[in-house]
Formats: sequence, structure tokens, C-alpha cells
Amino acid sequence: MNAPAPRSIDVALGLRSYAVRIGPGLLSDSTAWRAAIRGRHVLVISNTTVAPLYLDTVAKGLEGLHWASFLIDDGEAHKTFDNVGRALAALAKLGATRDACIIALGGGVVGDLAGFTAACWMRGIDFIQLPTTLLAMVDSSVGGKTGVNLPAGKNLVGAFHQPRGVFADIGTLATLPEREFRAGLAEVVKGAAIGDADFFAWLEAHADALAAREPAVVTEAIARKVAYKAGVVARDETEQGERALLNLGHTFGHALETAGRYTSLLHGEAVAVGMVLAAQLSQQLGMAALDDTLRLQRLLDTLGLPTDIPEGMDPQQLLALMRLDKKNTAGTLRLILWRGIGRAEIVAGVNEADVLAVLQAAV
Ligand SMILES: NC(=O)c1ccc[n+]([C@@H]2O[C@H](COP(=O)([O-])OP(=O)(O)OC[C@H]3O[C@@H](n4cnc5c(N)ncnc54)[C@H](O)[C@@H]3O)[C@@H](O)[C@H]2O)c1
Ligand SMILES: O=C(O)C(=O)C[C@@H](O)[C@H](O)[C@H](O)COP(=O)(O)O
Ligand SMILES: [Zn+2]
Repeated sequence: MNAPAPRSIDVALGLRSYAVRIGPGLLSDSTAWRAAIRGRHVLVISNTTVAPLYLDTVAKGLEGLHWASFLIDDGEAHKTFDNVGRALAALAKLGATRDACIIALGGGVVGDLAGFTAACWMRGIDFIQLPTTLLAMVDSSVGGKTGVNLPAGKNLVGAFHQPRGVFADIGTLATLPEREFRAGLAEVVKGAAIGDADFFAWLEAHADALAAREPAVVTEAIARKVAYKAGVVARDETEQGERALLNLGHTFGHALETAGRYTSLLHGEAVAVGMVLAAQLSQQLGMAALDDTLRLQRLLDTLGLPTDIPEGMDPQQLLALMRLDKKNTAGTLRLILWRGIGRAEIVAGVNEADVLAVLQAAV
């Protein structure tokens, strides 16, 4: 089978615009990403799973530069402030000046942490995203949200800091475990559920091909989701309005992740469950129809994603965690609710009793 044609999608942000390139061989063909490095110092941030697979390939593209690597342990539980401190120490040891560049090699955990480290060092240096998970390719590497978790909540510390470029080598998906691949599909479904009913229907029609990882279909899905997200980010970089829609399922999802101490559900899985809960709440409030909720559930199911809250979770604790969500204002819940396939809405002042009722019915 022919390799899918490479794609390039622009994130239009004036002087800080950049391209998201998607295709095979982008790690080993270093010409493009190397050109995005302006200075002499480079810190590659990765983790103990990804580095043994791909760091040597990246290293070949760094010849002649003064570079080092900093590896974190694997998993969401390591997207911490402590690790940012260690990464900053690695930059100091490297002697990194303001024209230094950080390369994020890995999934969303590495990307978020590396981006935040780049935002902090000397008040902001360049970084490049080399995403190696489906989730990072379709979502976390694009748009400049960077940050880390606290025990009190997901992504509570962070900064908006855009990368200089994103280079998604789809060849790296060959080594990605099945569960992680499926978790990435949740963020693809999310984009379609929020703002693109045609894309949602396309996902339904191609669900089996996606689950089977057919390269052309996977590439098309990545490109469509990235194009959708790039448009939203270009219109509302710092989430003053529309961008909050990208949080569909996340207020519930982040609470599930935090309650599970970042080791129970993967982020994409938590978003899948969270979208179903948001749909059920929307239905309860008379905003969405049962048929649409069932369609969403069916698609997530076909893609092998969970749609139920894991056993043992406490609705009151989940609600308490939701109160610390960054979208909330003036002590009231502000959620992304759903009007049906392709239509989401920001709703302020959501009644806690309604949220609790949905959580209690779901456990
Ligand atoms: N900044 C954003 O806009 C944004 C968007 C969505 C998600 N996120 C964040 O992204 C994180 C989730 O990202 P994720 O799903 O990529 O998780 P992850 O970074 O933990 O990666 C998933 C797993 O896959 C492994 N892995 C990565 N690439 C691999 C490869 N090619 N082959 C084999 N194994 C590989 C990793 O070591 C890890 O075990 C969460 O912290 C979430 O909050 C951020
Ligand atoms: O890019 C965005 O904006 C998103 O909300 C994308 C989400 O998928 C992602 O999980 C993001 O990190 C959540 O952001 P947060 O502001 O809720 O922490
Ligand atoms: Zn997300």
C-alpha cells in the first residue's frame, strides 16, 4: 500500500504562526524540524519509554549542536512541577541561553511539561513538538496549552506558549500500544462532536478502518481534527470564548483523572466518559436528544473506548473536584454542554444538583 501523502496545516497566529506537518518519516528526515532551531543549545525532553525507541533518530538530526536529553518516568502521574524543576536544572547545566530550543519527543504528558518548561526558562524560549502518540498528534501538540498537574487537580499550573512547529511522524504510531491509540481517538471524536457533524458521520463510517489503524484513514482523521483545532485556536488563542468548547467532556474527565490519582483512566478515556456524562446532563436539561447521546456512545463503544465511570468513584468527590475547574467563574460551574452532534455550547451557572444527579445515576 502507498504511504499516505504528507499533510501540512497552518496555525495562523500572526508572527507566532506555525505549521503542523503530518506524515511518515518526519523524525528521520530532520531537515524541516532542524530548520526550526534558531540557536545552538537544545534540550530534548522525553520519557523512559519513548527515548529508547526514538531518541537515537532525533539525535542524528542534532549533530553539530550542543544538546542534552532529559527523561521523565512514564505516565500522567509524572506531569509534575517537580519534573519541571528538574528540566529547568537540565537547561542550566546545558548552559542554555535565550535562543535555546526544547524538543518535546513523546505524548501529551511530555509535550505539556516540555512546553511549560520552555515557557518558564528565561521567561520563554522556543520549543518544537515531535508528538509520538495519536492523542498528541491530534490535540496536545497543537495550540500552545502547556502545563502540569497538581494533586488537587489537572493542569492547574501552566501557560499559553506556542511551539515553533509540530512534526507528527505517523510512523511512530506503529509502536503505540492499542489502549493508547484508542485513547487518542477520543479527542478526535470530541472535535467532531463539538463542531463538525460531517466529520462525525465520517468517523462513524470509518470506525472499523480507524480501529484497524489503516494509515490513510488515520492520516485523514489526524488532519481533519488538527485543521478543526487550528481554526479554533487561531480565532481564540487564550480561551476568552470559543476555545473553551474544546473542553467538552473535560470538566467531568479531569475530575475522573484526579480522583483516580492520574493512574486509573487515561486522559482520552476520561474524556470519552466525560463526553457521555456531558451529553447525559445536556439531555437532562432539555438541550440534547437521546438519539444523539446514543450515537455518541455507540461511536465511542465501537472505537473501544469506555463510556462508564470506573467502579468505586464517589459522586460527591467528583463534584468537589469539578468546582476547581479553570472554566468556572464566581463560584459557579461553567460547563461545555451539548446540543447534539456537531453543536456544543458554553453554559455558565450550571446547577450543582443537576450535575450530582447525573454522576449519581452513572456510578
Ligand atoms: N495541551 C493540550 O492542549 C492537551 C490536549 C490534550 C491532552 N493533553 C494532555 O496530554 C496528556 C495525555 O497525552 P497522551 O495520551 O499522549 O499520554 P502520554 O504522554 O502519557 O503517552 C501515552 C503512553 O504512550 C507511550 N508512548 C508515547 N509514544 C509512544 C510510541 N510511539 N510508541 C510506544 N509508546 C509510546 C508513553 O510513554 C505513555 O506510556 C494528558 O496529560 C493531557 O492532559 C494536553
Ligand atoms: O486545547 C484546548 O483548548 C483543549 O481544551 C484541549 C483539551 O483536549 C486538553 O485536554 C487541554 O489540556 C485541556 O485544557 P484545560 O484548560 O482544561 O486544562
Ligand atoms: Zn483533552
